[in-house]
Order: sequence, then structure tokens, then C-alpha cells
Amino acid sequence: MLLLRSYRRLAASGLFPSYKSAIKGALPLASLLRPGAVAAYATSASPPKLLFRQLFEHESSTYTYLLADLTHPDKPAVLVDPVDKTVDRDITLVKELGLKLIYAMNTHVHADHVTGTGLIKNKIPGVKSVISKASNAKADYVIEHGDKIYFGDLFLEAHATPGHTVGCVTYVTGDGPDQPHPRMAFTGDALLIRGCGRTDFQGGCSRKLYQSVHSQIFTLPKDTLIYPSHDYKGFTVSTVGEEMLYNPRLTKDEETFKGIMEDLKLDYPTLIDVAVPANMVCGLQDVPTKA
Ligand SMILES: N[C@@H](CCC(=O)N[C@@H](CSS)C(=O)NCC(=O)O)C(=O)O
Ligand SMILES: [Fe+2]
Repeated sequence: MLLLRSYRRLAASGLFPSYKSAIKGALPLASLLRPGAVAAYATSASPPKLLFRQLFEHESSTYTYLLADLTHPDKPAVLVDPVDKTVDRDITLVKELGLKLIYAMNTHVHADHVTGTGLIKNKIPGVKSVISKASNAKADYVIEHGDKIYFGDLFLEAHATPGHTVGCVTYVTGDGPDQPHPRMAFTGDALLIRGCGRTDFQGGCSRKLYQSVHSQIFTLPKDTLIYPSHDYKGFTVSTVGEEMLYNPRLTKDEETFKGIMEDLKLDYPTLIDVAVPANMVCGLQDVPTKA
């Protein structure tokens, strides 16, 4: 009876044929009464709470993430790792979707691109910048391990994951009835898909990175979705379980990992001398002063 009542509620929402027409034949009655079948409809028809978009900036191969709580009247939203070059695209999207951007957050002080945080703050008054205290960078809010950044009923919890830089954090969606399942982890450059961030500048340390990933990311539920700051190979998303099995660097023991990182011999990012000083102040010095 309870299951039928919940189907009636769904039918009333207009998403499914009415209860009567379903009974008449749109769906066999047996499937209506099978608890699994009805539960599946209830799950897929519940209004989505989380709005999630993965956005890409081609020059630096950077992902920016937009998250919002759609069931809150204000539709509060956060942007993770916005890039200066794509700020107008991101702001247009936020406006088109009717969201209220409240935080522009960084996973770390980026070395390869200038953050869009400063430009966004200038273009949307009221938006607050967020970065870790350990990064020593300037922002409206400096967060520490365990801090929760709320947008509506949803939140991102900061997990300190140093090693690529001293101040790297991974933002993880919360657990609980309101929070998205599976969880999502925005790993910055700590963990890339089938890779990881380099450890040869900005206080980088391969041992720290190894311990960060193993203690803070690989301990999350295996179905946790991994969303990194960059991808250079065409990947968009992975899972904790997948990286624990197939990451060519982090599946090795710590000593082997250290050797791999020492042998990378990557060129310094082209923009490092511009990007790091700019990002230490959340990109603000690039913002034209208002008349
Ligand atoms: N060629 C790019 C920089 C590429 C690079 O160094 N990427 C970083 C992340 S941005 S700090 C990295 O950690 N890469 C790891 C790897 O294994 O590639 C440029 O010039 O901007
Ligand atoms: Fe980085």
C-alpha cells in the first residue's frame, strides 16, 4: 500500500503515467507491486538535489567544477578551480541556470594557470574565495582539514592532501541522506586519473603525496567518483576503486613511487612565474580597478 501511494505521488508529479493508466496497461500491475520496481522509479524520479557540471579549459587542460543545491530556494552554488580565461563562460552558465554563486574555491595554488577567483569576485559581488590555510595564500576564507563548506544543505569537506604542493586539499562531498551518492572527490592535482601531480616545486614532496593519497583518498568508499583538476589523456572521471587498481604510480610501494616521481623530468609549466604569484592572492592583482 505504501509503495502504491508513493507511485501515486510520482504520477501526480507528471513525470510518469497516472496511477490509473499505469494500472490499465502502461506498466503491468505485477511490476508496480514488485517492491524493487517501484523503488527504482522512486529513486530515478526524486527531484535532483545536486546540480553538477564539469567544465574544461583547453590551454591548461584544467577542469572547473560547478555544484549547486537545486532544492534550496536560492540555488546556492560553488565553483571549484575556475580559470581566468573561462570566467565569462562560467558566469554565463551560473546565470543561465539561475544559481547564486557563493564560493569560488581552489584546491591549491596552481602553477600552470591563473585562477579565475579574483575576476569572479569582481564580477559577482558577494562571492567569497576559499583556499587552504596551509597554502599561505590570501582568500576570504582559509580552510583547514575537516572544515565543511556548505552550499544549501550540501557541503564539501576539506581533506588535507599535501605533496603536490604544501597546501593541496581534496574536497569531498558529504555523507548522509541529503548528500549525493556516490560521493565525489575533487582531488586537485593530488590524484589525477591514472597519474598524480608532480612533486618538484611549491613545497612538493613525493612521500607526503603518497601518504596523502593513501590515507585521505584511497580510504574513501571505492565507488567515490574522482574528479581531478587536470587531465592530459582524455579522461573525465574515475573512481577510488579504479585508481587503487590501475593507477600506474600510486599502486606501487612508497619507495618505487618516489623513484617514479624523481624520474618524471617534466618541463616547468610555461606560466609558473606568472601563475604562482597571482594565485597566492587568488588572482586579484589581475583585476582592473573599478572607477
Ligand atoms: N605542460 C603544462 C604543465 C604540465 C604539468 O606540469 N602539469 C602538472 C599539473 S599543473 S601544476 C602536473 O603535476 N603534471 C603531472 C604529470 O604527470 O603530468 C604547462 O606548461 O602548463
Ligand atoms: Fe598544480
